[in-house]
Amino acid sequence: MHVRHLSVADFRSYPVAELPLGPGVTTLVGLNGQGKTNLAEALGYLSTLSSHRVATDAPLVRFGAERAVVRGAVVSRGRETMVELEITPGRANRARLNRSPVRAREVLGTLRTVLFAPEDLALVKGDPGERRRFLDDLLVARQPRWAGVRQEYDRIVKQRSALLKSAQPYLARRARGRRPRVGAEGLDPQAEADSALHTLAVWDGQLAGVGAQLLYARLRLLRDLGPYLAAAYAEVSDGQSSARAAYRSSLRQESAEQLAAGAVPEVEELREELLASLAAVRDQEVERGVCLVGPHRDDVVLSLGELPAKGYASHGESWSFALGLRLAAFQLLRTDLGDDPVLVLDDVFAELDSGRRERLAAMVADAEQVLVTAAVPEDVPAALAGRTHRVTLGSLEVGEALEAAEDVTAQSPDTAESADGPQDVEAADASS
Ligand SMILES: Nc1ncnc2c1ncn2[C@@H]1O[C@H](COP(=O)(O)OP(=O)(O)OP(=O)(O)O)[C@@H](O)[C@H]1O
Repeated sequence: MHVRHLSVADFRSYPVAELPLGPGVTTLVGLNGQGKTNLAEALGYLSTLSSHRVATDAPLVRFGAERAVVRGAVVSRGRETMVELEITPGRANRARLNRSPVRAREVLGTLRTVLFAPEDLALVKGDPGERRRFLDDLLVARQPRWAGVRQEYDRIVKQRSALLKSAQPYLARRARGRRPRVGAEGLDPQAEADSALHTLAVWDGQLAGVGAQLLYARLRLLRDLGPYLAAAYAEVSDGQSSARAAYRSSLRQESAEQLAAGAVPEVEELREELLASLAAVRDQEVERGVCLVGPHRDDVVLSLGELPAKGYASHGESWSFALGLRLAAFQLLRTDLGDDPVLVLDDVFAELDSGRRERLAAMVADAEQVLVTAAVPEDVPAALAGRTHRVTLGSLEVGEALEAAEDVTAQSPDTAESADGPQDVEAADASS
């Protein structure tokens, strides 16, 4: 698939910007802080409904504006779909597909991207949450229905944690064999503790049910990803070491070898294990008032040769490992869907030595569409020569090689149509 045109309005530093795109490589060049990543981020947002840089929507909206609009014309298997998102901080996104309003989640799957950016170093060096998010985002890119399962699981964990916290004074004293204190509101402490335990059992069932599905999906995904990861890392690093990923859950640790052998347990088995683990940690959970077991506590253990990557790998190795994970995701989606996701390489070449740059360029040169951002054009390997657009202070100077793409834009009424979105191209100044 590829994006034929990207428009943004009041997104980050851009009052408006129109970016004609097409199959092949497009490079955005410009000095630091000019707005290159902002455009890469907009593309990623259209695909995942989230930013690779921030957890909330507020920074995405241009300072002083109320909402941002991002719109993309996506071509997949010869069919074009117009995807449009209106981002208003604190409110649910409004979405349109081919101009018809839809729920934002229905947009997922229309545009698939694999975005590699400096923030990805956290995949190797950061907290487990970074690696969980990597897996879950990839699950959703593979099959959008996992967005719903993930959301449901988060809701269950949140409610169960709130219950543990609120019932903690009653339950913890009872667990220690003492009589619960009379509540400040004069509530009967025994009745409160009984009721909390009853409700907790209901949440246990829900957590185990939905958690087992998520766990099963993650284990299968990691099993499928393993060979691509090993191959991608070997290629990027010129065979210096073998990269592997194993799943560490609060229930069990699946080694890369077990995963490769296809030993993913069935959902029902995982559900029963989760229920048993919840029962085993009940006293600890009650004591601490937090939810201690489930996929939200899990991690992916990355290793290079015999050593764990985290804490041992060099900066360059960590960087290459993160790149290997993204390239593996690209290959997995390509094979699964029979349609290339759009590959976004945001500011990545400056970090790689010349050998790794050239090998990366060779690996991605046949992708249907690649968007590259770079502060220094010379950092981009010659094998990725394509169209170049210059980005200056929140505005976009469309490169000369784009005449063909501009012709397509002129034929399409979609990109000119806008209620409150973008209208014009190049010369929008951030200060206007
Ligand atoms: N919500 C916002 N409103 C206005 N300006 C913003 C907003 N968010 C970010 N910016 C501005 O956007 C600019 C950063 O843009 P971006 O991250 O795309 O830069 P870049 O060209 O990729 O730079 P680098 O080469 O350093 O990575 C900064 O000047 C920042 O102040």
